[in-house]
Amino acid sequence: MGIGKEKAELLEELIEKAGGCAVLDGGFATQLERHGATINDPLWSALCLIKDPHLIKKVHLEYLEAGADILVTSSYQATIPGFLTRGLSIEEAETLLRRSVELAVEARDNFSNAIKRNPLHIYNRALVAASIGSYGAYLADGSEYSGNYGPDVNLNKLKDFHRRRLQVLVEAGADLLAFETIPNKLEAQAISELLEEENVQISSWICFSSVDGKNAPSGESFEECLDVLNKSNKVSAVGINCAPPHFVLDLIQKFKQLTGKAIVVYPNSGEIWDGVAKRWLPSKCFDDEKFELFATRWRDAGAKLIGGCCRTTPETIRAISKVLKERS
Ligand SMILES: C[S+](C)CC[C@H](N)C(=O)O
Ligand SMILES: N[C@@H](CCS)C(=O)O
Ligand SMILES: [Zn+2]
Repeated sequence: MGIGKEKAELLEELIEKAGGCAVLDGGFATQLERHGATINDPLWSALCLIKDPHLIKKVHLEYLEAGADILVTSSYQATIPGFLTRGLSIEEAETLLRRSVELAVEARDNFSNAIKRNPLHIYNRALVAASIGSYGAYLADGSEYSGNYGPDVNLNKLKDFHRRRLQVLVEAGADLLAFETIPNKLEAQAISELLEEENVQISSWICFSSVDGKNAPSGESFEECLDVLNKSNKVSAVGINCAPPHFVLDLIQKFKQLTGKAIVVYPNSGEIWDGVAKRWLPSKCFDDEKFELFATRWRDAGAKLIGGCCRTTPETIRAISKVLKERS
């Protein structure tokens, strides 16, 4: 795809500028809900692209102010088929996907003039990572935490599912692609083949969820899952998102043995998603102080990108940013 070659270097440059470990944002949908958005819907956080794009930009700005070096866009559960079921046309669906990138780019660009910058924090010019949720996220049945896509889903079906959205998000000007909550090896393979087929020139990270702290949700080992990604020079970073924080340290150590790629971790708060009731169930939960403590351990263990996922907030990111970036 026709993208400037230099964009491929942006992620590496940011990590270096951030002193070896850059800060991601936190739970995007979570912060929308804290502002009163109702997202109990098959489109989940992507509903706001239709209903309240201003709120999306506000949340991005809040994460920038908290110290995020990377914004993850509102496109996790935004898909063309998903929008079509709401009566939108293909053109309208693609416009919304592009808008998800534009809103983050606008927030990033406006932030340079913002008055709320904290003088104690070091701010880098943030990158915009276009979120690409797994097929399970689109299914909206919680299968991003099981990897159980049923017998009808094969490699080509997953590639076809991801292809057009990926093209639109790249063309919209994202700095990188963030594949999130991938639950099985088949989808990891589909993504890495697609990045090759589409000759994507921007960096990508591919993150898996985990429900046992050892394997991908499908039960396949991370060794198998990473094996397929290690062969791709289109994949810059691999890691874990939306799994409980207490799994992360062991998984960083495991990933270090399985890959030479940069490691990215952004766990949720420890609560567990009930895909049927569509709500978070209380579980072993971690507060922002705990994230502050964990973040240094994750960095020392070798993570190059650290943030939060669902049920974490700008306060969580402020705590992580403070400990990883505050001037001494
Ligand atoms: C990361 S999960 C909490 C997103 C929502 C899920 N795909 C669903 O629609 O139920
Ligand atoms: N980035 C996503 C969550 C992934 S689990 C969102 O909050 O919309
Ligand atoms: Zn999440």
